Parts: sequence; C-alpha cells; structure tokens
Amino acid sequence: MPPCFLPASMASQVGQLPPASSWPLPVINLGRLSKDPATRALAIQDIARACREQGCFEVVNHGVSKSIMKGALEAASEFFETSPEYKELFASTDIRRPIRYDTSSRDGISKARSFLKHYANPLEDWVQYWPMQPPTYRKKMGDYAVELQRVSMQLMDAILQGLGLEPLYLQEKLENGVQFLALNNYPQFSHQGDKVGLAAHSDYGFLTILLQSSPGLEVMPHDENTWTAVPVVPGALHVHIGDHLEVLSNGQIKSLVHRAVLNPDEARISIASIHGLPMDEKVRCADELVDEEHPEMYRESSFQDFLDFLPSNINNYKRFVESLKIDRA
Ligand SMILES: O=C(O)CCC(=O)C(=O)O
Ligand SMILES: [Fe+2]
Repeated sequence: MPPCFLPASMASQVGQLPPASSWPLPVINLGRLSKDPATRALAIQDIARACREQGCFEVVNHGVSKSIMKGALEAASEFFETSPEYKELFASTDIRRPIRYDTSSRDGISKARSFLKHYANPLEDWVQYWPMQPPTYRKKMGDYAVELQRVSMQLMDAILQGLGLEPLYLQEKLENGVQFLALNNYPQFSHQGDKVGLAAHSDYGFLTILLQSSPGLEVMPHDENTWTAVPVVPGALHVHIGDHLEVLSNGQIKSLVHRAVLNPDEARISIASIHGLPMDEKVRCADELVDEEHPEMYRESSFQDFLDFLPSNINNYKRFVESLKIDRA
C-alpha cells in the first residue's frame, strides 16, 4: 500500500494563517515495518522520502493505544491546572535541572506558553523528579514515555536504514539515549494579542514525536517559504527531523523549522518527545556518508554542547545546527 497524503485543504484548519501551500503531508503506516521484508523495504523507502522531501510526516498504526495518548494529554493538562504555588516548585531558569517549569520567554522563542520539561529515558532514573500532582501524572506520563521511546527506536532504525546505514546502527546508544519531554501549554488566541505561542525554531535531537490536543503546530517544509498548519490526524503522532539527524546524515536530511500558533477556539496542549544520543555522546557525520564529493559539513557536538550553546540564544535566536556548519567557502 503506498503512503497516503492528506489533502492540502486539511492543512489550513487553524485561523489567521497565510494561505496553505499545496504541501502534501505523508501519513505512514508503521505496522508495515514489521511485515514481510518487501513490505518493510517499501515502508523504509516511504519514510526516507518523507524525511528528504518534507522533513516530517504523520505515523499511524504505531502501537501506542488511544488511552495512553489520551492519558498523557490529561496528565499534562491537569498538571498545568494545579496551583501556581505547586507549579512554582518546579520553576527554574537553570537549564541543567532534571525538571523545569517556566512561563516566560527566557529561551528566546517562547511568546505565550508555559512549559514543563523533563527527561524520561530510562524512566527509573528520572521519574523520581516528576510531579506528584495530579496523582496519576507519573503513571500516565510514564506509560506514554516508554511507548514513545519504543516508537522512536523503530523510526530511527528505519530512517538510518533509509540513509543506507547498517541495520542496528547506533542501536545500543539510542536505547540509552536522551528522551526529553516538553509539555507545552498555550492560551486560547485572543484577537488583541500575538498569534504565535512559540516562535520559529528547530529541535536539537534526532527526532521529535509530537502529540497535540488541537491544531496549532505549523511547519516550514523544505524549500518553501510559507508556514503550513499540521492538522490533528486522529490517532496519529507527528514526527519531525531535528538538528542532530541533519548532522548524522551529513545534510542528506534537514531538520525542520516549526512553530506553534495559538488556537482561536481553545487553549492547547502539546507534548514533544525529543530523542537523541546519551548526553555526553558526540554526534558526528556518519563516516559512511562522507567522501570526496560529500565532505563533512558539520562539526561534532553532544547534548551537553547544545546546553552550553543555549544561553547565547536568549536575545538573538539562532538554530543550533547553523552553529555547527563548517564554512567551506
Ligand atoms: O506546540 C507545538 O506544537 C510545538 C512544540 C515544540 O515545537 C517544542 O516543544 O519544541
Ligand atoms: Fe520544537
């Protein structure tokens, strides 16, 4: 079965937007990865094409149950509904804390959002830092995080094979890799204010897998200069490429610029699960993808290097990947 594409008309559900482009959003059936070798090879091809051409896609049949997805959104929204005093217990501007709540624009890109960010893999190392309010938070978010770590492993395996790398390439490091959950809470759009909740950026890791309670995510597909709204496809998870996969692929696939706009109908929650290598592990262009015609395009860097880079971004946002490009002029 070929990948299906969502019609462009579905890509303009959020109000106050410039006209949607004729960009098709690939929807990939992940179940095809565990079928016979021929079906799996076709699925890998579809994922590879989506990564190269769009930088993002939706996945369905990913095995994460509707109740686990719903549970994660409920846990996030109930956390944001706890008292200001409780949320303040997690407030910090120290980006190295294992959990951090914030409301203002100290990262250079938040316009109107509050967020809770914490690590999740391996769960037993991090869950002790997570909120105990609502009482179901740890169970619901933990179930979701474990499932997303599994999906990210499947996706990375397919993406790396699509790049021509060996099966199981980096597998062990990915299993022990960083999983960073960003829970975002945006107010409803009010016609006086700015419509952007989170300004244009790309994510640092290999992959981001995003769950949104209602539309608001916009992406800038490669080679286009327009924002395109990502609709909420029932049961689907949205996947996009981060800076470190651009580096690993030596620029064969590019990280995706995206932003969040405020929803005119309701307050909105999104949960971004960002997946990468362990914190101190350097990501460099894969040797297999570097040759005379394709010299190394990016410097190596780790998640720790990304954290060191962040403070320079506060007054003048720059994408991490831009800071890694080797100038060959
Ligand atoms: O809220 C969204 O849709 C996007 C969130 C996001 O880009 C992020 O957390 O990095
Ligand atoms: Fe993001």
